[in-house]
Amino acid sequence: MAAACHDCYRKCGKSAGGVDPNVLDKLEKGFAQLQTSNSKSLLKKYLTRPLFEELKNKKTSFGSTLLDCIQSGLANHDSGIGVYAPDADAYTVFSKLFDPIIEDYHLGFTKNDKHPPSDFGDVKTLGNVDPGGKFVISTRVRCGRSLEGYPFNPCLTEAQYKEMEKKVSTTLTELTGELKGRYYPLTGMTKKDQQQLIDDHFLFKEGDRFLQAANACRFWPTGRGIFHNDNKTFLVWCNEEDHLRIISMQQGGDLGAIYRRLIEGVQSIEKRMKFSRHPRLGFLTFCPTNLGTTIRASVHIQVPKLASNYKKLEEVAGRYNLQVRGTRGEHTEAEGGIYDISNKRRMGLTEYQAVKEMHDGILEIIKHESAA
Ligand SMILES: Nc1ncnc2c1ncn2[C@@H]1O[C@H](COP(=O)(O)OP(=O)(O)OP(=O)(O)O)[C@@H](O)[C@H]1O
Ligand SMILES: NC(=[NH2+])NCCC[C@H](N)C(=O)O
Repeated sequence: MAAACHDCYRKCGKSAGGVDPNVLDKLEKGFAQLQTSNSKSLLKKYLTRPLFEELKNKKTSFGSTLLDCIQSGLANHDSGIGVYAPDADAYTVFSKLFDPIIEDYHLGFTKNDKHPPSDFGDVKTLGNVDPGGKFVISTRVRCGRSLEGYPFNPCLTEAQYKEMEKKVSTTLTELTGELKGRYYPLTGMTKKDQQQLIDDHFLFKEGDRFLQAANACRFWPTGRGIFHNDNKTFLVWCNEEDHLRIISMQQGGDLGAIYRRLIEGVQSIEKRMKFSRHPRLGFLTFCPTNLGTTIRASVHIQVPKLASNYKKLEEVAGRYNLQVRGTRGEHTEAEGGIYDISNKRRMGLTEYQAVKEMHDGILEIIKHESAA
């Protein structure tokens, strides 16, 4: 029997009952195209024909279908992953697709594993990854959070976006000390200011085709915005990919200081708002790559000798469970030889271990560069 639709989904047009024939048609066509493509996505790797048949008629309690989960990967064959969870229930209803993708991306977190409790660890043990200031340009640690009681982007109504932005901005303006700052809604921000914030690596980009195809940019720019302190070392994104992205960053390699600020920020916000946490998956996020700790700790780094052979740089980074991105983040190229290197996995380890993984790996990469 088809699950009944959640109230708000009727408002956003999702029907109760079986999967719509139009949706099934799109699924069939998109699946056939993906099969014959040379896509390297985890979606293509794990969505076999028998699994497709098993999942194509399922719906979550929010009315979301398999198409809602995979449409980004169907539209973008160059996706690395290709799936998003339109709502928290999708991780359960479509678990036969999400579980192997999670296991692959998070380097062995199996469907029988349980994400450990949150533990930020002993921050005193983390220092500067590049005390000589020769390699690391800047360091950033971010995490994602979802507000309890709200689904993810594709299922949010315009009214919910506005309500969430109000809650988030009001809460953030209560922060004090180093975290004290202001919320800047995207609505009304000049294009020049927006572009400057993007160019300076503080703000999310606009028009991400992976998110757009996932139906995650509806009502844009309503409900989206950025909070930051005066120094722009503590920032919170509202309603881009996740409800909240909490970020600590600064020039240089002082990971310890940056991580301490992140913890202080997260804990101050957690005192004031309730976030969705799953008993097995940890903190819940829209993309399965961001579950668990949700932590991505990165450096912007110049390692010209290693990077003269990009394949080699990726291979060395991979040895330490690190991922290499371009200067403007995911799906971008390196500019001026600056790479973004971060911990890849976020599940099956604590927050401290995720950050430590980046810390230790970067020390090794610097060793390789110095010896090259
Ligand atoms: N160490 C860093 N120093 C300065 N800027 C950084 C650093 N790491 C990431 N950034 C910037 O953060 C912005 C967002 O990057 P990106 O979208 O790749 O990652 P993210 O915010 O962690 O989220 P996601 O992994 O979901 O894409 C980009 O402008 C990127 O250049
Ligand atoms: N921001 C993210 N969630 N990144 C991970 C995946 C991004 C995109 N959907 C892909 O598959 O390539």
